[in-house]
Amino acid sequence: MKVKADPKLVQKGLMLPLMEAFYTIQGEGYHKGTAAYFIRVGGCDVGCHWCDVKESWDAETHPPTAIGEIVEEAARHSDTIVVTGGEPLTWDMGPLTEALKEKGMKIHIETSGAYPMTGHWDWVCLSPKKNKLPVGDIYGRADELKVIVYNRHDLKFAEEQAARVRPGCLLYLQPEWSVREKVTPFIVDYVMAHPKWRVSLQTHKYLNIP
Ligand SMILES: C[S@@+](CC[C@H](N)C(=O)[O-])C[C@H]1O[C@@H](n2cnc3c(N)ncnc32)[C@H](O)[C@@H]1O
Ligand SMILES: Nc1nc2[nH]cc(C(=O)O)c2c(=O)[nH]1
Ligand code: SF4
Ligand SMILES: [Mg+2]
Repeated sequence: MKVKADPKLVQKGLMLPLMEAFYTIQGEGYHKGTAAYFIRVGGCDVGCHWCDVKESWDAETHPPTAIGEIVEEAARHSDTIVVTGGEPLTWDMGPLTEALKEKGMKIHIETSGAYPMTGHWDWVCLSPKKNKLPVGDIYGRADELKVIVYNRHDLKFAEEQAARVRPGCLLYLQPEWSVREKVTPFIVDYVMAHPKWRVSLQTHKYLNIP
């Protein structure tokens, strides 16, 4: 049954501005290479100049969608779900993640941490951004820290962010796609010199998949 769009339902996280949802291979970080269903929620005001999904930013351009509909479709594809965006923590992730949990799914999030953490997560990928730093206790809840490297200064930022996560949180440096040829060599050198870090590549882009 289609549920009528209502701003109050969006506020409560019962409907979400859904940009797209697709079954693919997780391209990045610890789970790269494994199949997962991605739910991309619209809305982000962090403003990374190199963001590869700027079309996600304006929530108004993405239809408010009932979480029941989102979950029903997800369940047809995979038992591993990646919630991304836009910035998913713009919205209350409680209802969506509860509904996914009821179906017994493993739920991962890709987030900048710029807004307080809501929802129940089996895996938290924190990708902090200088222009809107993570808030609250998300550093203590991240399973992986994934810092995007656009220039050398980002390595310093990466170390500052690594000092804030819990021991055991995996540490990744990921080349910003448009400058990958320039930055990958110095990321490689950096990881060899500082082996607590790992390299993460956007492998889906090399595989030509979503
Ligand atoms: C599009 S964001 C959406 C989730 C959330 N807003 C965030 O930034 O974590 C998903 C992931 O892609 C990364 N990303 C975005 N644009 C990128 C680019 N041009 N090159 C490399 N990684 C990028 C983000 O840092 C984040 O880890
Ligand atoms: N295949 C694939 N893996 C991804 N990992 C994180 C992504 C994201 O945009 O959040 C992403 C994405 O857009 N596609
Ligand atoms: S926080 Fe994420 S979605 Fe928002 S602009 Fe940055 S990379 Fe893009
Ligand atoms: Mg992506």
